[in-house]
Amino acid sequence: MSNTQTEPSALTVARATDADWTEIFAADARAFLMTNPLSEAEQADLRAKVADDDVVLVRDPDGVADHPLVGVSMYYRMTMTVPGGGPQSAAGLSWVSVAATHRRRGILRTMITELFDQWEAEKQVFAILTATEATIYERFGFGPACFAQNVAVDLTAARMRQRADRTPASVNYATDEDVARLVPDLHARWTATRPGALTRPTAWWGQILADRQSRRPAHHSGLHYLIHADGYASYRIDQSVEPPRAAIEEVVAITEQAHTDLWRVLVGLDLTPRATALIAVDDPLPAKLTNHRAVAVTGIEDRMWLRILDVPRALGARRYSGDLDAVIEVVDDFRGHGGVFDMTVRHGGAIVAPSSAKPTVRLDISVLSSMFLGSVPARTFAAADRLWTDGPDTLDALDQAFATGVAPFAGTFF
Ligand SMILES: CC(=O)SCCNC(=O)CCNC(=O)[C@H](O)C(C)(C)COP(=O)(O)OP(=O)(O)OC[C@H]1O[C@@H](n2cnc3c(N)ncnc32)[C@H](O)[C@@H]1OP(=O)(O)O
Repeated sequence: MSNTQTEPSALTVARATDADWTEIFAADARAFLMTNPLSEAEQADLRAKVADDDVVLVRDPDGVADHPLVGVSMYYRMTMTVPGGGPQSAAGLSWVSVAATHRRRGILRTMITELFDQWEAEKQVFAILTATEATIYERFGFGPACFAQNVAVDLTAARMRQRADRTPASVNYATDEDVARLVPDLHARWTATRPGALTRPTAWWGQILADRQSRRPAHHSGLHYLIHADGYASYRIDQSVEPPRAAIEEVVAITEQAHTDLWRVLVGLDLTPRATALIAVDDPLPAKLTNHRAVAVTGIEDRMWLRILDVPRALGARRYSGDLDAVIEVVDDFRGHGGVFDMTVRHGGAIVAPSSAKPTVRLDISVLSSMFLGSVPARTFAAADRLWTDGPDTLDALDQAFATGVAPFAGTFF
């Protein structure tokens, strides 16, 4: 994967070296419309998270400027929880940008092809990303696989229901030292409880805990942390509105009790009539309040996209909620790694192998990737004519098998 010539444009594709980073930061600042380029501390944060060999660069030898950098893509080596199956490695595509002078000439496709070559050589099973636009990545086999809901909580109306048989466990504000000591471990414990949850390596925590002024939204305070034995919450005070509101960044609860206890403190914040938060689509907060209308859903976002790179290994990695006997035809126009597979599920485990039998299910790899973590049921894609089955019984069995007890939630945007 050293310097190669791409035909017919003669653009060069290479991996990053130390000398490239000033240009990388300038190119990404332009592409992502940053008003301020990343500070030196933020540049160091990013470089701690990615190896130079995992950064693909495209240059134009024929530019007016000397070999201008016209394309950047990189990926993080991440870990994602699959339903019932624990953590799995995933290649986290990020910071993808093409110079405005060179768009729609196939540079994104060139960079993604280069990365797929690498991931397949490394025998990676999953690629993931967070997307700026919803219409770019399906052609490469990605499907939206984790959704989350934006909520506005009316703190003047929100009261937790009291349960006489429960004594609230203690929740405290934490010092910076407590946060550094306790929060990464609490987050790691939480990732085991949710499909789609992304583990944060040590290098990621440095940036999160630093809570640099330059990374805060305008007119927002630093993070306040609330700590519980089985979870934590963090929020800022958003002074861009009058009266100020609480912008809740995270409520990470390993147990239902921790969720209740943390939210009891959050809905009790005085002097701010409103809080905003991004929560899982099955978050039980409204049901825990005396007035469920205090929580208004203001939007649903796709937070993480998934791409299955190896169908048998991916399907074999998770647990299932019902028996299944299906012959699945997967279409993979981008990489040609689809095919027909026998899929048998018993006692929650799947055996998946190439097959020459007549398919009973047909779907695109992007649809299978969207279904994989349990966020979109098969019947939704069948209704949209994007999944075919040989009859309603197969569709029901597919739906039952892929269903998960809890909705997937990635928890980390990258
Ligand atoms: C994972 C992440 O990092 S998400 C961040 C993505 N980056 C950004 O949004 C930064 C600003 N935008 C850009 O830098 C560029 O416009 C990019 C990266 C989105 C696209 O780069 P380009 O080199 O222009 O894309 P390229 O020409 O390779 O197009 C590949 C395919 O995607 C399609 N495509 C490209 N951009 C878009 C778009 N914004 N919306 C819909 N389709 C798109 C093209 O039509 C093409 O389709 P085809 O090959 O099936 O005919």
